[in-house]
Amino acid sequence: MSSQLIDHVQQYLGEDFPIKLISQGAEALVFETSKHPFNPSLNKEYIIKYRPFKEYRHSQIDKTITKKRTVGECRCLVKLNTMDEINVPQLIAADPYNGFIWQSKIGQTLANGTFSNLKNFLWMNNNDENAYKKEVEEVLYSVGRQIGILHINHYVHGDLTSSNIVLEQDKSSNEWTPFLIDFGLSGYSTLVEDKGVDLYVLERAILSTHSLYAEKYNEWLLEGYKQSYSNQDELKQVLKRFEEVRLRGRKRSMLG
Ligand SMILES: Nc1ncnc2c1ncn2[C@@H]1O[C@H](COP(=O)(O)OP(=O)(O)OP(=O)(O)O)[C@@H](O)[C@H]1O
Repeated sequence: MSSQLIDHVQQYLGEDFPIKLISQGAEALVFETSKHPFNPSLNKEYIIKYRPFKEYRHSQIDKTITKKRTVGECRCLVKLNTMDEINVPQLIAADPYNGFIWQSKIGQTLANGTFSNLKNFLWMNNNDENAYKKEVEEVLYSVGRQIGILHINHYVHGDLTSSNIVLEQDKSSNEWTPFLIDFGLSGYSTLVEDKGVDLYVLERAILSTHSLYAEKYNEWLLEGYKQSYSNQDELKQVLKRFEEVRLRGRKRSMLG
């Protein structure tokens, strides 16, 4: 199935369009390419995200969902790119009717050879010697800040896992900057519930993949999140709801 989908993408783009599959997730196939869709003088590193037809969905419903998620992702990328201090990929082009979206490529290869998302970064430091070092604390703090700034602007991510946070290291200062990716389920929301759920999803993701140091990691994340808020009333409401979402989650897992 996957090779059929790759052939489909290759046909769509043209036989000599250079692409390399880098991920096949639940939703989409993601390719990297060094070719800009229209302007060869802008050739850099891009990713092409393709949401294929889902056999298990009614075809009309599938088209509607694919278009909605692709347009939604484009809208978020454009909007968030205009906001100070929010780091997201740049939208390059899109064909929502066919499920295609081009973005700038974010990230690099870590010292252990893996892709620089937060999950791999934490895995790389998953030992007593490294887990508590300043670099890890600073990364988690700045990730928390980044989520806080997103929420202050009333945007919620909708799928905030540690794979959807990508790190880039500045060559001279060695500082890591977090970028958020994968905005297919994101959108504008003023609801504390949506913000609390974002925080809960990330907390669970850290707990399930880095259980040994999760308590400290989540503490640093939350510290950065809190520091980003100047409106203390709003922060209190979000944190209260976060606690309620946690309790609901615990109850659910106790009942099975
Ligand atoms: N702009 C980007 N720059 C670099 N890598 C990216 C970018 N967008 C996506 N990727 C890579 O492709 C993977 C899958 O992308 P994305 O999460 O957007 O699709 P998805 O199908 O929703 O994935 P999943 O179902 O696994 O959540 C990411 O985890 C990341 O490794």
